[in-house]
Amino acid sequence: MFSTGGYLVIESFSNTDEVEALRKRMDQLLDGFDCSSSASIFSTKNQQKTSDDYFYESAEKISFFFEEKAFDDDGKLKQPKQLSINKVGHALHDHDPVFKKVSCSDKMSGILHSLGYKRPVIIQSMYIFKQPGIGGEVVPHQDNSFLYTDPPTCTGLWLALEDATIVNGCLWAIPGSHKDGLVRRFIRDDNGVHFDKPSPTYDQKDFVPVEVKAGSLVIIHGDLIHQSFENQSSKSRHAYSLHVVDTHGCKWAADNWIRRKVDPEPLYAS
Ligand SMILES: O=C(O)CCC(=O)C(=O)O
Ligand SMILES: [Fe+2]
Repeated sequence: MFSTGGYLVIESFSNTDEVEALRKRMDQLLDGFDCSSSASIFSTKNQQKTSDDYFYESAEKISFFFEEKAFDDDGKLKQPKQLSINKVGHALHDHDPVFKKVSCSDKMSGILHSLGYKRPVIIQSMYIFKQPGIGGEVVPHQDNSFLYTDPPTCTGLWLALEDATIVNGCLWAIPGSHKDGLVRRFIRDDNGVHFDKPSPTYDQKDFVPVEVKAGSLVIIHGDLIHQSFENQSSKSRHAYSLHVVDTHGCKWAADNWIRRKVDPEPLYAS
């Protein structure tokens, strides 16, 4: 259950056609992406690299972030761009019609309504590739650290676009960890971005794998400790991840990394 575990899997949330439509659309976006003009490596391990304008500006764009291990010693891509991108973000839901349709569907709103959202906005979207062989790890974290409101209201909606298994780097979570509250925040200031506290150390034994079929939606409480490992397999693990916050009864933190010039439209207001 969501309230006890801090996450919930909804199987067959998207049918095969919807999953294929998102994957195909991403193929097209990748085709149109000129590698040489923009490059930024994103990894949650080395936050230094994230503190550049490309990252900040991605809040209101469709931007491409490479896998750390995508480059050789000379800084050239080791494989085609299709197999080198870590993720695309953070406003696919705003700027691409295919992603927008799925993100702003009645189905999504229904879930947010049932979670008690009064005036929800999608604050970011990410297409995560978890590429075969080089798909980077995502270290243990809580989504409320990155997308803070007072009080915290972030929920992750993680849609599997391929089967996610232990072998290809599925999500792992500590069931019930959302009950222990938010441990730290990711702050943006004049010097860039940083965490306000070091990460606690987690016991890997406490994590359980969240293996799901393509089309499954994983609802992730904003305080849930979750992570994923490097994908050392030969199969990718594509997912489309949305993060939602409320804009009623809480206040968006001005020192979050996302500073939008234009306020996002709510999915509904009740
Ligand atoms: O897809 C992953 O491996 C991690 C995604 C994640 O942490 C999120 O969507 O909140
Ligand atoms: Fe997350």
